[in-house]
Amino acid sequence: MWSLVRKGRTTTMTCLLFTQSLLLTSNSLSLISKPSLSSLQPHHLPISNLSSAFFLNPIASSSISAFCSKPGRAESVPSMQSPESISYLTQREAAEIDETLMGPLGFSVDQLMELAGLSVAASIAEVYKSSEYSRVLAICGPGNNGGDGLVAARHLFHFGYKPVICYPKRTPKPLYSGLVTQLESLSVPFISVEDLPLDLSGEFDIIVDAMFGFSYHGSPRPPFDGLIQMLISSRNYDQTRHKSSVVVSVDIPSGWHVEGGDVGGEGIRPDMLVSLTAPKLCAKKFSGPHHFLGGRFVPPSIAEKYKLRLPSYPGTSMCVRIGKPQKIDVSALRENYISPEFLEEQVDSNPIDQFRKWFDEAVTAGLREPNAMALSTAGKNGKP
Ligand SMILES: NC(=O)C1=CN([C@@H]2O[C@H](COP(=O)(O)OP(=O)(O)OC[C@H]3O[C@@H](n4cnc5c(N)ncnc54)[C@H](O)[C@@H]3O)[C@@H](O)[C@H]2O)[C@@H](O)CC1
Ligand SMILES: [K+]
Repeated sequence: MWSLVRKGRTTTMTCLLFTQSLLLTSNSLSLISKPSLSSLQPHHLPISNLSSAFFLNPIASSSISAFCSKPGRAESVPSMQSPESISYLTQREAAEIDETLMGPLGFSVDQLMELAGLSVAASIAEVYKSSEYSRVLAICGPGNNGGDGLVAARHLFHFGYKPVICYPKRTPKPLYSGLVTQLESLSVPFISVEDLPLDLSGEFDIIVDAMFGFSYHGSPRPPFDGLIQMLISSRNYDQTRHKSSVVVSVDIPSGWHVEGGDVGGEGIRPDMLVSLTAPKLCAKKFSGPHHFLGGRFVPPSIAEKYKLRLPSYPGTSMCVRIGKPQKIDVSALRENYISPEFLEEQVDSNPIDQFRKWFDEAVTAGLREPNAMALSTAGKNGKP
C-alpha cells in the first residue's frame, strides 16, 4: 500500500506493503491530508494485525525483494502428522524393505535413488529458498546414501542452487560414475576434503550430509570421521555468527547409531532430516526444526506387511513434513523501513503513469504476484 501524505510544501510518501498487495489510497493517487495510520484503518486491518506489514521505500526495489525472501520460510507442503503416531524402522527392517523393493517388487536401485534424491532436493527447497541459501555443499559417502546426495545435488542445481560436491570415496560402479558425469556436465564443482575451507559456514549456506544411511555401523573411518567433526565444530564455532550454514541429513544423521541415535551426545545436530521410505528409529531422537519424509514409492503391500503408519503425501509432492513446523515468532518477521521525505513534484502528475512506475518496480523486484493489489480511494478532505 502506498499513500502520499501532504505535509506543508512537501509530500511524504509512506509505503506499506502486505502480502504482496498494493493499495492505493487517494481520490486520484492517494493524496490525503493526515498521515495517520488510523485514517487508513477503515480500509485495512489495524497495523498491529498486519503480521507481515512493512514500511518500505517504494523506490528501492531491493527492499521489496528483501521482503520476498524471508529466510527459513517454508510451508507449501502441509502435513502435520504427529511424530508419535508414525512408524519407525529398525536397521533390519530398513534393509529388508530395500531388498524386497529391489527383488520381488521389481525396482532398480537407480530408480529408487532418483526418487530419494529428488525428495531430498524438494524438502530442502520447501524450507530453504535458493534466493537466500544458494551455496550448497553435498558431502557424499561411499554407499547409496552418498548416491542420494549426488542425485539431490543435481536436482538442486536445476532448482537454482549452486551445489559443490565432496565425494572422497568414489564407488567405481556405472550408477555412481554416471551420477558424477551428470554433475560434471552441469559444471558442478567437486572439491577434495583437503581443499574444504575450515570455516564451512563462510562458504556454504546448506551442507547436505549424505555420508551414511541405514547400513552404517561402528565408528566412522577416515576421511568421514574428520568430515563429521568438521560439521560438529563448524556448528559450535558458528553459534556466535549471524548466519551459519544449515545441515540437512539424508535418511540418518551420519555417525548416529541407526536405532539408538546420537548415543554419545557429541554427534552432528542437523537442522533438517529427510527420512526416506520410512523414518528409522534414530529419527525419534531428532530434535531439529524440520523433519521430512521422502521416497514416495512405498507400495501398499510393503506398508501392510510392516504395518507402516506414515503421513500421506499431499497432492503430487515428493515430500511431506513430519510433525509441526517450529512456531514462528511473528513479531520477529516484522521489519521497519524508513521512508524518506520527497517533494510532491517528484510524483508523476498522471496517477496511472506513477502507478505504472511502481508496478514496474514491483515486477523487477521479483514479487511473486505483482499484480495482486487492493485499491481504495479518499475524498478531497482526505477521508476514505
Ligand atoms: N528403500 C531403500 O532402501 C532406499 C535406500 N536409499 C538409500 O540407501 C541408503 C542405504 O544405502 P547403503 O545400504 O548403500 O548404505 P549406506 O549408504 O548407509 O552406507 C554404506 C557404505 O558405508 C560404509 N560404512 C559403513 N559403516 C562405516 C563406518 N563406520 N565408517 C566408514 N564407512 C562405513 C560401507 O562400507 C558402505 O560403503 C539409505 O539410507 C538411503 O539413503 C535410497 O537410495 C533409495 C531407497
Ligand atoms: K546421512
